[in-house]
Amino acid sequence: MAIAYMKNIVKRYGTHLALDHVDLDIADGEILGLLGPNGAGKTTLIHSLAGLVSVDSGEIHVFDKSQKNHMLEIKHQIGLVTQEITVFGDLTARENLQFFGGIYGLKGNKLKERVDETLEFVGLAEHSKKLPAKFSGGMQRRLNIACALVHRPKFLIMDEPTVGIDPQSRNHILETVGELNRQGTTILYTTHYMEEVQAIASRVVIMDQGHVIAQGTIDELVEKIQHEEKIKLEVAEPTEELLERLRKLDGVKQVTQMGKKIQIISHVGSGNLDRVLSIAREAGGVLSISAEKPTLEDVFLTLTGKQLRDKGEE
Ligand SMILES: Nc1ncnc2c1ncn2[C@@H]1O[C@H](COP(=O)(O)OP(=O)(O)OP(=O)(O)O)[C@@H](O)[C@H]1O
Repeated sequence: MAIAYMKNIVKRYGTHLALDHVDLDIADGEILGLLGPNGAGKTTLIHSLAGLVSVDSGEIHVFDKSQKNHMLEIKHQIGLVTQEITVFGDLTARENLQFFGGIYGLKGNKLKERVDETLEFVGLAEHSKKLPAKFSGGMQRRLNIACALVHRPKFLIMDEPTVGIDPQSRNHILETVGELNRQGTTILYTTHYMEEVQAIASRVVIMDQGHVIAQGTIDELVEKIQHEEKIKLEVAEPTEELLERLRKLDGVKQVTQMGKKIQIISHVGSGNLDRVLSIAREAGGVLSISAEKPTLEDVFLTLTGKQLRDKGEE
């Protein structure tokens, strides 16, 4: 059953089409990973779903209700972790949670209970009296997540919650997301980090230029590009003659070289591994050879023509 869906959503900023007839289903109980290069439209999609951005046309349903007619009711059961950290620097961690809990109508003992539980859950109980300005980046992120959780939403939307934090805090956040999901929370998780999607998402949606261009489990997505085989070869002397012989093999689509490493992409079933090996042996000095299955990174690159992470980006 879908906990939320978008149908034929169009969103323009002036003449720029940020969401171009997007259809999306989010199943109850899943962790859906949302991937896309910069500017693909992920944040616009997330903000539309959370009711922060009004769309030009199309339908959005959340918890079986039309967003148009039940906006407030829906917002009460959604948690949104924004890309920017949105906590008050001059309130303590506890006061921040009290404030956000209050917005959702929690008060008295119930509010106190939820604040205590949530601080414990994100590992900030010992720091509840401190100001976020004194926190590390990772702790600020955890507080940001706590603010979105204090009202116990059924559906949590997270917009790149691990950008710019240390690996330990990142692991903590991923564990928190997993635990929330085991407790029954549906999660829409946007990230630039392929390995995070691989670690936690039950399904993946890839966006580019305002379109959903592929969706499915990681295995299903990888299957889409199984028409390619990748062979990695390392030789002592990668001569132009060797590269030319590899390029001329039947079924070879691409040969690339970086230093001693050569990558050969062939059509699936071309059986080129043996041929590559014998050509490389004739040339002498084979250091290593391996055939690899495509990864989610390869799927992304094949479908969007872009690397997920720009060079130099963290
Ligand atoms: N308020 C706005 N006004 C004008 N253009 C906007 C606005 N918000 C987003 N855009 C444009 O819409 C497109 C989609 O932006 P969006 O932020 O949704 O992409 P994104 O996939 O979240 O990118 P990133 O990974 O960089 O956050 C981009 O070209 C962006 O410049």
